[in-house]
Amino acid sequence: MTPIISARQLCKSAGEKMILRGIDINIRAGESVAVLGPNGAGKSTLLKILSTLVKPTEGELLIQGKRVADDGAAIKRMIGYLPHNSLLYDHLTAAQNLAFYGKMYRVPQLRERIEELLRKVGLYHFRDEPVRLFSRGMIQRLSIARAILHRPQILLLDEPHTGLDREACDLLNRLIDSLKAENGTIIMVTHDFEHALEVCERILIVRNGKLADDLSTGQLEQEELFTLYRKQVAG
Ligand SMILES: Nc1ncnc2c1ncn2[C@@H]1O[C@H](COP(=O)(O)OP(=O)(O)OP(=O)(O)O)[C@@H](O)[C@H]1O
Repeated sequence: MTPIISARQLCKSAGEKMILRGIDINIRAGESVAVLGPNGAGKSTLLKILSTLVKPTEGELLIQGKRVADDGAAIKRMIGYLPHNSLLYDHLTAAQNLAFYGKMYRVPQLRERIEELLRKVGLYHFRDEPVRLFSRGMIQRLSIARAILHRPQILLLDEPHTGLDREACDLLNRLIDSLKAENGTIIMVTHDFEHALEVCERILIVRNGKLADDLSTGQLEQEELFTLYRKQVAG
């Protein structure tokens, strides 16, 4: 079966700096994958490239067998991306932000979908407040709504639990579970090894711009996984 994500020899450089140095990955539809690794390893850069927002300097990315250059709009609609920076507009209200992205993704019955999501993430009563007045946790809640607005099949999450309170963490975990139940594909950058094991069936370890390990959580005991993880991440 064609992998939903297939990356060949992805490289990214910025000036003289090589951030990614030839990453190959195949991810099947329905897989949940954690990306772990030390600070500065290239995890967020990899996720940005998979989101199609950033182009690799070299290498090829295929989403469901298609090049982004060939069918960009359809591919973008398949992907939900929750990055570090929120991608929200400060001067727009919560509802206006979702309306902006909803139109871009041509979400059907947009008004109803926005209301449903604002209720889901607990921001319905703040729908007409500008985002510049939001706390970090509220921004993260709205960013989650933005990322799943168009019901993407692939969800890319960059340290998604950062800044969330307990209730919002539970909400996010429930969303991840429901996407998994619908055969959605999840790729999550995290520093939380235990949480990665809870949520994901596969762990990719990125180190110094390369894929240092590709582990299946079902095949190894937690102890063995942790030893491999520590070996790669600590030294
Ligand atoms: N646009 C850029 N220009 C120059 N250097 C960059 C750029 N983007 C990222 N880098 C550098 O590339 C390296 C990898 O960054 P990246 O954010 O992908 O790492 P990361 O593994 O996600 O790190 P962390 O765990 O700290 O979030 C870092 O040294 C970073 O400073």
